[in-house]
Amino acid sequence: MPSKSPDLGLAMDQAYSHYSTSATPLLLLGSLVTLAVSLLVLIGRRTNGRGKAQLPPGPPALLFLAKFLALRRSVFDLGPLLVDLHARHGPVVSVRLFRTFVFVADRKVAHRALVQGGATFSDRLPVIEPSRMLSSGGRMIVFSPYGPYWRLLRRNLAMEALSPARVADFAAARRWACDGLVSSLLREQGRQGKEALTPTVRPLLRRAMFELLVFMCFGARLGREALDEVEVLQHQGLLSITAFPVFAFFPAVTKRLFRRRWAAYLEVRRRQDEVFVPLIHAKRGDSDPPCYAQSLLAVRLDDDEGGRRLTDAEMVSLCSEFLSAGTDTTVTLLEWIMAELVNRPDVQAKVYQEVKADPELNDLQAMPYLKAAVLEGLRLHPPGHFLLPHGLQSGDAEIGGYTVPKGAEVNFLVAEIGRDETVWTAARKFRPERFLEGAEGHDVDITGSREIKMMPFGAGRRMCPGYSLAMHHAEYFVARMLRELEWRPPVDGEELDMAEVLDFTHVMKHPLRARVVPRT
Ligand code: HEM
Repeated sequence: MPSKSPDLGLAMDQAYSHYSTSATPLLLLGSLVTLAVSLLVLIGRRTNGRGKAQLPPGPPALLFLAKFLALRRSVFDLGPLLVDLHARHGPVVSVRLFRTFVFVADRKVAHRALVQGGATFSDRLPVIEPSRMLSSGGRMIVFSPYGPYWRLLRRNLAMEALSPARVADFAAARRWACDGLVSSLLREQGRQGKEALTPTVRPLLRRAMFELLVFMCFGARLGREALDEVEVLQHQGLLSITAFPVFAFFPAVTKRLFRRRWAAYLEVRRRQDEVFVPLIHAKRGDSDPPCYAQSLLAVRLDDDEGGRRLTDAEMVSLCSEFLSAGTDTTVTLLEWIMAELVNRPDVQAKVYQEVKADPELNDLQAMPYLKAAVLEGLRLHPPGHFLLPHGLQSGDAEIGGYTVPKGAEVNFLVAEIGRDETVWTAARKFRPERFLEGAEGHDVDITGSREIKMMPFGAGRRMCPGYSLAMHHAEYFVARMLRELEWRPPVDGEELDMAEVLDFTHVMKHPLRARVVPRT
């Protein structure tokens, strides 16, 4: 693992240990929330009593809240609880807390809502702390309401940083990133002795992907220490999203109750500004491909914002979004794929045969097994088990025959949809063959425009704009790791444990370790 920046690491550790050992603030907070929720539930019951439109079914709020508080995690970590609710109540369920939360577990309902429903479910709700502060008041694409700012910045990202032409411009950078990855895998293994395990693969994957994205973002290669620090900063920012959202409730009070935790978040932002602003404004060589920061410097906002340029704070947030969105997701996917390939040496051998036939990796499109392995990784192990919450801002709407009230938050069970036994044979098994010609998954529409069979990147207007870059990175990295190395389990004949756990994404609970053997 890259070492943490000492001061910041200490600050965060202190903040978290304070959080977990000091029961008083939590009890206080719990009481406040319970009181507020009880009132809201009472008010809500009366509204229903007057015969208003029918909400999706769901459990009593207090029961749900008790379980939620017991877990002390974010809504992202409610997978098992929700699977249980869907089994009881059907494909669309709702929970009424301080707002209505709706969860959809059915692919057809998801398609109607996200794709056929146009912009109805394309909004986000106002962003809460600390994401609000870390995103300069919600000025990242991901948090922006459906409107002109979101449209402009999303188009800029797609055209200026993620277009096929731009992705082609960065071929040399992908090569050096993978050269570095392969040598670090071999170096680490060498350090442990020939027959020993390699150290965990994830930090090495993350470093390679992160360095590549930093280069795509700022057009600069940072030194090791700077990369270490920025990587830690980014990860801490991300974890704040999935941590228990204490600052969502009475922020003026909770910022005081959890002041060390709040101070640690402020420190993350302060260091991001300090490090990113010079990188954004740095002079760049003519020979380097245009980077994302350069495109942000050229953006002019719409007339309703006075046609102004982006502020430094906005650009820092957008660069931070670019690095976070593209790193952890793709690294998580790669770790799962490589682990599955360790468990399935037959599939590994088939992908290797394709790669061997085109060692320069000129045409990844002509490698059906490689593409199938990546798609199967995305189906079975989507890095996010949910989408980012969609908000309903403009008015009530219909979903699966129920009414969703204005102000509700709607989400979709991505992992469950990809593992639906009515669509996929032996859905919980890693079988890339299902994506080959003539099989059930051949020609699957990963964007979900025609129909949804899996939705690792979402669907509709808020769908991940980075999906083609992510797929290309995944294919290229897998191809390179197999071209140079054979991947074997730590102990011959033993299967790896594929249990999941939530980090920011759903990662391997027991991080991948494997013996990598150079191909002769
Ligand atoms: C395997 C890799 C990736 C996965 C699984 C993934 C998945 C997702 C998902 C599920 C969403 C939410 C969609 C929704 O709310 O409906 C999303 C949003 C987003 N992703 Fe990705 N993503 C990946 C890689 C990337 C990359 C490489 C970038 C850019 C460098 C990126 C940029 C974004 C942005 C900016 C959004 C917000 C879109 C919006 O709100 O309009 N992602 N991604």
